[in-house]
Amino acid sequence: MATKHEEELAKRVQYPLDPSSYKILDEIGAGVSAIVYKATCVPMNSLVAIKSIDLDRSRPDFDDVRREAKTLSLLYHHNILNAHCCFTVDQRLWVVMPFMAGGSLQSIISHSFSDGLTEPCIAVVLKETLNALSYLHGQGHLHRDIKAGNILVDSNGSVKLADFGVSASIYEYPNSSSSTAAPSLSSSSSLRLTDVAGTPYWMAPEVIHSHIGYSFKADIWSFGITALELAHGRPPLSHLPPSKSMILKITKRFRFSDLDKYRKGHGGNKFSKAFKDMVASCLHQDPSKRPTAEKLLKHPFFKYCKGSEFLVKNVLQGLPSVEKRYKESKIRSTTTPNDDDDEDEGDLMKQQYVKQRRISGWNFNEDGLELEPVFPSDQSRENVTIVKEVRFEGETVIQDMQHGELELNADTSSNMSKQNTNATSNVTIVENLMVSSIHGSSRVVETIGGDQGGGILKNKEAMLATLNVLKGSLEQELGQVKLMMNIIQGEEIQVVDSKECMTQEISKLRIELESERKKNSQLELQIQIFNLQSSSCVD
Ligand SMILES: Nc1ncnc2c1ncn2[C@@H]1O[C@H](COP(=O)(O)OP(=O)(O)OP(=O)(O)O)[C@@H](O)[C@H]1O
Repeated sequence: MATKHEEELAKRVQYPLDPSSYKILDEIGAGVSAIVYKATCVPMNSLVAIKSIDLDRSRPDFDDVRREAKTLSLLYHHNILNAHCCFTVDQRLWVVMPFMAGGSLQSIISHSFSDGLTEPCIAVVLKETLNALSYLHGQGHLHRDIKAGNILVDSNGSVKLADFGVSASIYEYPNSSSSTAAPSLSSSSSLRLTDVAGTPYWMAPEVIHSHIGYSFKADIWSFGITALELAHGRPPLSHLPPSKSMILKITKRFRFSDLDKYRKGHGGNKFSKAFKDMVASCLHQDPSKRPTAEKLLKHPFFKYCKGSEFLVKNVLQGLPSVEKRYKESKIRSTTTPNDDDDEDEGDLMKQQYVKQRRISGWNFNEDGLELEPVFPSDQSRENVTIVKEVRFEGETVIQDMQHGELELNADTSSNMSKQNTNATSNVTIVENLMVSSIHGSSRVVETIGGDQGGGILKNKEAMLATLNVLKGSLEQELGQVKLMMNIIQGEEIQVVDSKECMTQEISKLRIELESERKKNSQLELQIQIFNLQSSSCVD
């Protein structure tokens, strides 16, 4: 006998698989390689949203797209947005899905609630999202990209979780130790994924530090961050470039106690104890201490939760349509005044700005870890000064990349004995220095501040402390890599059948080890550079 789930799947209507059956009405959103349109499905006479993904520009993401389609075709829940169908149109993949007239919660808050939603509204959105998560985890899936940008709302106030581009099923990961067992929430501690996926500000520390493995509880962390995003209009640490916020979490410096400080700077104690407690439980550094989605649903914060009509009345009423909001955000981004005198740099900055504005859901450039998402209302970038160039002995050592991020020219930096800053009108006071620790990037990310003189001296101690924490963390990783290599090499004789597999593993670890070494020497180099800088300041 067919289960209810199978019946629901069988009831699905087949949408046409040719583009001529759809009439594009408007553009309603855009990501890095996708544009979302509002359209009509002519034969069905129904409104749809079409996500058109440029396959040329997103070839590395193609697996994600396939995974998203596969994941969605097997799931059925009223809080999950299923695609109607997908097919290719020239170089693009069209994903046809139900049109959710309110758009994403991110687009709603960035347009009309830049200081965040009220608690009763947050409770409705989060409860519906939790229903979806609880179902998803029960089916053995992680979403891995929970954030307001992926929570959509319809005109009747119904809330759905979308965007399964980076979601993962334990069945697809042979490495996960519970891949043969029936997935359940109680098995969450044994399921371990290791690839970095998601969007930085929402990522759990164990996802960022992915070699230790992560599980369903990573979604719970992101859920907690999403709660803060809905409450404040932006996620914590989003004033920092993504790479820096990652490092802060990796070094475990972002704790829930930081949240209180963060809150004090953002409107004081306006939240209930139940809300704070619920968020705190999601943001435990230790994943095993975070509640399951099922348990969270029973949290007192959701006890008196209102229904979807409450969202209609308090959030959707008076809200411009998703297409209008999108158009307005585009206009705002292209008309943002550019104060920079330098025309080329101005153009570049403007492009970056537009690029950021066009990014929905807080995407970032994985290669460079460069982009800092900006809400339309967030015009101020006061604490950021742009460094054009730092030269030493006629060679460019540091060159401006974009807002607050600098790149060290590796070839010349080793020759550097004394830095000579060509700071022009801009100021080059380094407050903090971070080395990106994912994907072996050798970039140096700096936050630069505003005063001209003794900043380096003043901040030297803090900077060295930060660098030492990072160095310690990298050394720890190096130790773990070495240990794993020893274990694998030691077991090689006993496990003859898996020899090839182990050889691959070892070469992977070697690459990782090499990259850690590079990062370590980069850090040491930076410590030296700044020691030199500070001593030259004293001189
Ligand atoms: N089914 C839908 N109905 C209505 N609006 C939608 C729908 N899907 C997406 N949108 C709108 O389009 C915007 C961009 O969506 P989309 O999720 O495709 O971007 P993206 O490139 O995938 O970004 P990310 O990868 O960060 O999620 C959303 O913020 C939302 O407002």
